[in-house]
Amino acid sequence: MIFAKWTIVGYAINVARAVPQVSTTSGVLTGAPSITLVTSVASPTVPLTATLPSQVPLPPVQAWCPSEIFCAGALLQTVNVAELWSDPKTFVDKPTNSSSQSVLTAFVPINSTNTTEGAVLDFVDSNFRGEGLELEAQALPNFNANPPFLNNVADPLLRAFSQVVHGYWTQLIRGTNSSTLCDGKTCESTIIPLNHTFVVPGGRFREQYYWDSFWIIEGLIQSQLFDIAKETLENFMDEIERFGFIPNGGRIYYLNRSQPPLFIWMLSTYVSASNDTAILDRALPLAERELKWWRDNRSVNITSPYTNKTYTLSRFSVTNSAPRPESYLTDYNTANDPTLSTPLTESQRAELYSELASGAESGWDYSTRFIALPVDGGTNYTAPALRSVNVKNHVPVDLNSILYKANLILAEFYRSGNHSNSTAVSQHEAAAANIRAGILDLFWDSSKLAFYDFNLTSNSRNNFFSAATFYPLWADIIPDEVLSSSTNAFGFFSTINMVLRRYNGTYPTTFIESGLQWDAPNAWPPHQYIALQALLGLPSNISSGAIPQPPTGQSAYALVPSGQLDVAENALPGQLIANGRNASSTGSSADINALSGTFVNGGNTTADEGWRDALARGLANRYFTSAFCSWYATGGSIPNLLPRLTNQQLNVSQSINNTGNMFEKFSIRDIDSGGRGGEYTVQAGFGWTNGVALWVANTFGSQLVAPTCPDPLAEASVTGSSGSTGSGKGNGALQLSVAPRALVGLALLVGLHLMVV
Ligand SMILES: OC[C@H]1O[C@H](O[C@H]2O[C@H](CO)[C@@H](O)[C@H](O)[C@H]2O)[C@H](O)[C@@H](O)[C@@H]1O
Repeated sequence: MIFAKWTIVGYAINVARAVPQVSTTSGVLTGAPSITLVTSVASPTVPLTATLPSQVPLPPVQAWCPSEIFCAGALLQTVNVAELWSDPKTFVDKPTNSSSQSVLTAFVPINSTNTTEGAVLDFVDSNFRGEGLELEAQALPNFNANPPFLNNVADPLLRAFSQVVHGYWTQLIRGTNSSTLCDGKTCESTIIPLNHTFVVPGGRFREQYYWDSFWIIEGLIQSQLFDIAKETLENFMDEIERFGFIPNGGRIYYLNRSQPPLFIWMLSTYVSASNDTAILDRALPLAERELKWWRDNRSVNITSPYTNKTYTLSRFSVTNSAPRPESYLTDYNTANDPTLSTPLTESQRAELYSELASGAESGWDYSTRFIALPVDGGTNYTAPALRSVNVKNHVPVDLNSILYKANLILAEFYRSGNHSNSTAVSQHEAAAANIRAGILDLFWDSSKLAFYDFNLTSNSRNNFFSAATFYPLWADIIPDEVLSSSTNAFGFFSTINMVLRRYNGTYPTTFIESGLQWDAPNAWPPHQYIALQALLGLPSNISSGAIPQPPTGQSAYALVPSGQLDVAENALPGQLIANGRNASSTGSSADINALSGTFVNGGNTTADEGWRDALARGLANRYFTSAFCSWYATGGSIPNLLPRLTNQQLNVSQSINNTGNMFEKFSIRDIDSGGRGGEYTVQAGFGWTNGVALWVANTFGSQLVAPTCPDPLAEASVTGSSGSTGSGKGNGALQLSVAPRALVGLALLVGLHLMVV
């Protein structure tokens, strides 16, 4: 048994860098803050003398990603199977320390079947530098420590917390480091150099991201950092000029795909807030070019099985036949799963890689939403396997809602002023009208009162319910059935009411628990914002009554229109209560947070409040509570207002050395933890979390009430957690396990054996 020697032996790879210190004047940050660069966590645990596991044949070279170091090829595959780090993104974010050619020359002796772990480690140590070194922190000379929106927050503790969050921009501002800029002669890097300052999400996400920037700009506007919002847009414009589209993120391994196209929306947010219409001279032609890219590369004509009308709609669909470089080993293991009785063929593997990249383009990487088998319409889910991810055959309601509104925004820009152009107005209005009609025909189910994706394989609407249902209303498409009846309108939003009553945490992406990060229990900041905006867009004449009450003996689940969720009440995610038990899964006692007429921790009611405003108040408070309590549980404190938890309490989330995390995602059932699952551990920072928090602070400030956060020690005694990663608390979230490499190797051996036989 050759794999018996794979025993637990740790080794560390340390990359540290001297960083500039923060200088302050009257408490206002003026100097460039430090960036924590040591993110390389050595993967467990093989002896340095061990030879690498055998590898499957290399995928084809990808024309869109020609680097022989960082894109699909022998070097990337070899470094990945060596598993030097738990996160495959670490390697592709490391610039080389010499020319590409000399690195490739150094790789020649490594590229053999009996290469050892130690040889790969030495090769990487000698030829690569710290991840993210091509970027540097930037100062914010115009930073105002007291932006006016803070006055909207009535509660003193939450006002102070909002100011802390506002201050986090100073930690997330980056520019390209011109002194380490790689040119292929001195070094090579995956960074796409940007000419302007930008905001990164944080953690492993060291570069500018496309759709994250929408919520980042929402926050920057509250913080009056208009210049940074503008620079973010300038970077996107440069990218459209250079590539014809906006890539997923600012690295070359993202160049085969985009992300939900919110550039025109961001432009509109920025212009409305700043009145800087001069930007439109450059932006409008580039916005046109971006829309054309989506039309040329992502659109599909669909004839409705319901009305026989034909629409031009769009989907996420990426040309790709290799593992994603930033998730190389994850995709490699998915495609070469040793438990498969019949290994995938080369063309099946290529198709899977294309689907995985398309999932990343959707921004929802990954969700059971896109894993539904072609004809099942969303029912009978088995444990989802990324191998059956099926993004390209879904025409998604969120993407098309975004493109609808993008056309309307452009039409509005062309209606008057310097850019007045009646032909362009008509063209964009016509495009928007076609998309709107398609959305209402193909995605809207008037009996279930929800929007669903359209499945091209089954040529029918899916049944899978998700937070995507809120996107059309966010984009100002309100179906007649909703507009004409308060009962229907409440039915559309009834899952928000259900979540507020039944769960401790905030609104999830789906109600299916799969281990994928865009499924339950995770609740993502963009969706809280979108659901809130959808609620706020509802006319008050259909939303002014009180929140309906469930029939006696039943829970708020009974108020959800029949079939909307496609999940039985007793199959919903559980909510842990005292003594390590879940709350009742059915009946009135399932609503553990219900009060008479409203819900626990819902904040300050407003005069004559109808159900729309009550739900919005509740959701806004739930989101703010999640952000605040998870930050507090991981070491957050505010001088003279909020003392830090004790070390014993902080130890529950392994946060003794921490000062409070703003997590990238939260949980439906926990208000003091980050989310979990997916292919990387939960990240902190975090661009869109902060952006949504600042927007909520500004919009709902008078209704926000400081929560009583749970005591981590009391919680740990309930869940049995002792600071281990198993609790999903703090940084210690669960990771989807990848196929152990010993098993991949074993499968290869079995395959080889069969070939020989
Ligand atoms: O490395 C794995 C994937 O990570 C990114 O996706 C996640 O983070 C992004 C940044 O916050 C976010 O925009 C996305 O919605 C998240 O799922 C990246 O965008 C993927 O392309 C990448 O493969």
